[in-house]
Amino acid sequence: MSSIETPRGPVDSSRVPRYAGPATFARLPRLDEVGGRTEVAVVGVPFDSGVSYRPGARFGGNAIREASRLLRPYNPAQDASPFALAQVADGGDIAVNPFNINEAVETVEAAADELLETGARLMTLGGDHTIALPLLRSVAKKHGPVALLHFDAHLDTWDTYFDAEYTHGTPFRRAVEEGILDTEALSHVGIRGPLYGKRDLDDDAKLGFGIVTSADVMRRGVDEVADQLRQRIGDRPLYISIDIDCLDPAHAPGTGTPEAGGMTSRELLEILRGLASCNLVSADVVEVAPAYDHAEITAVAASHTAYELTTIMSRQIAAARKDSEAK
Ligand SMILES: N=C(N)NCCCC(=O)O
Ligand SMILES: [Zn+2]
Ligand SMILES: [Zn+2]
Repeated sequence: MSSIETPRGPVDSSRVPRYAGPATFARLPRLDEVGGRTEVAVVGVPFDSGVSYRPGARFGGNAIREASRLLRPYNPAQDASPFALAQVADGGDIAVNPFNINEAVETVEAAADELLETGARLMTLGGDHTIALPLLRSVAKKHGPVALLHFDAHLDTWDTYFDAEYTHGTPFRRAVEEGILDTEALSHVGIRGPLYGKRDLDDDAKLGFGIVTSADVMRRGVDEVADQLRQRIGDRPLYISIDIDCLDPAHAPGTGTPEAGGMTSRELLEILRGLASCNLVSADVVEVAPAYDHAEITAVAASHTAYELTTIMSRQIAAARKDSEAK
């Protein structure tokens, strides 16, 4: 997008009630309303055939969109108006086959390829954690192996379930095996809860991951954790994958594999804000299962999480544009 074009922003909630009309993320225009080109594409991934426990994350994207109606255009925590700094648009949902996981994984990868090729960064909403693998494949095709910051109660580096390789508990082992992650810069944040055995941790460490547990976040505080993560990431292209179950079930009851003792939504948002200088190329917010939600607690947390992530992307897009204009 050239710098003279002004991004088309959200519907003005002082003129059209925010509860009126179909929900796009943050009431932003649809991709087709901005000529099919955008700098940040927000896309839903209605897929949950990879889950090991409660299903329902296929409905996560639309629940997040509904909860995002109350987002406002200025983000004081990052002193930025994300939708004025860059074009952000809602690209709708990727139509994935619920009956064939292998095909679904291919479809997500192809759809992500198409969007990334236009130069957009991707912010995906919903789905189970299986989808992180095809999204990472696509991002790695463009940027090479990327740094990964993974917020989750779970490691998701297990090998197989029922002999299946593509599940929501296995995407990051597959990604390391495929060489699409920069193994110098892999971190999990929010880890807690029972494992199958100590070996899970040994295997995870061998793959290259560092772990910040939810108790570490509580003891060390968000600023120190964000500093440490920033140092590990450096200026590498970064993918952030957020499993909403990184939050405590009190902050995110609407999810498929809840674990007690998690982070607060305030902690998650603050850590993300501490990463605003990182080169965030794409991100996902997964595992939002609205059937178990109450009062949109989970969907609201997820919508604010996606808002912080899109703010980071928009700020960087605007800064890069300014740099290139100065040259
Ligand atoms: N990715 C999520 N949410 N959960 C993985 C849990 C895998 C298990 O059932 O052990
Ligand atoms: Zn999880
Ligand atoms: Zn997960």
